[in-house]
Amino acid sequence: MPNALVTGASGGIGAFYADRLAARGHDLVLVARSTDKLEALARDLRARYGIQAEMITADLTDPAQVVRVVDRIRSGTPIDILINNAGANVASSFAKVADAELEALIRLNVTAPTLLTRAAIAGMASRGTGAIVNIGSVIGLATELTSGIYGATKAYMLTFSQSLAHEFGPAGVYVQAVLPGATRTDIWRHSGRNIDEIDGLMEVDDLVDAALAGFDRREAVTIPPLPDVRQWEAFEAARLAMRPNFANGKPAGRYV
Ligand SMILES: NC(=O)C1=CN([C@@H]2O[C@H](COP(=O)(O)OP(=O)(O)OC[C@H]3O[C@@H](n4cnc5c(N)ncnc54)[C@H](OP(=O)(O)O)[C@@H]3O)[C@@H](O)[C@H]2O)C=CC1
Ligand SMILES: CC(=O)[C@H](N)C(=O)O
Repeated sequence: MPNALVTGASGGIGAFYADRLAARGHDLVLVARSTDKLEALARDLRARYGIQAEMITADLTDPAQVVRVVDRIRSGTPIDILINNAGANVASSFAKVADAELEALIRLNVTAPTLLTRAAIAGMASRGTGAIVNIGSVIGLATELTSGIYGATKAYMLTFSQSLAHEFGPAGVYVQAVLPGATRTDIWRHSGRNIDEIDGLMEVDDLVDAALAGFDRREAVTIPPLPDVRQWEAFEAARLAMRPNFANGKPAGRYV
């Protein structure tokens, strides 16, 4: 059974991914900062599902600690499924947030998944099989719904996934972007929001089970809360319809 590495496995969406993948028989590498929570989860999953569970305590905003995870991906038992889930938002508005907090958010939400993917994908391509799952957000499509760069980091997870799928799909690597809507996890408290004020919250087990249904269907983009998939398909079709019109040697008529 393929091995899976889940970042942000100590709670929220990542812990449910770990549970569901263990139930499917996958051995796991669990990554987060909270060693005690990872240990408790690993013990529980080993006992309930008889799988192997390694842990890496790492703060993915710290480049040196990201390297430790990269080294594990490159040198241990091959990772066949990478779930880039760890992520956060900030509590302050864009005008007030400290530069260091913004940089840390970009390192966690963008740089770490990029580097972990690069470490994993070459092996997957050479084995002709593997899967990368990138957890974005509907906010990546509706950036006006929140302040600051969170939406932009999540838009990256979508376009990064599409680019990887184009490049590595032919080599047998499946890439899925998952775009959750508001989901009942601690991310809201961590980013200074009162969860009781959030409308339309999805329960985390429903979110992860829907994302895995999309995974099993090999969907490129899975948007669990979107009732009518034709809306996403129309959006993609409109994007692709523009593509032939980008290769013009001169400005469009409206600019001259
Ligand atoms: N909940 C929601 O409404 C939505 C969430 N998402 C996305 O889902 C993903 C998971 O979020 P969710 O489960 O809700 O959030 P939680 O805050 O519940 O969990 C975040 C996980 O990431 C880990 N993490 C946070 N910071 C770091 C860090 N610096 N280094 C390593 N690990 C870290 C946390 O563990 P630890 O603290 O132990 O490090 C925890 O395991 C995120 O990418 C988020 O953007 C997308 C749309 C909606
Ligand atoms: C805005 C948020 O912080 C939320 N996690 C989301 O992606 O919807």
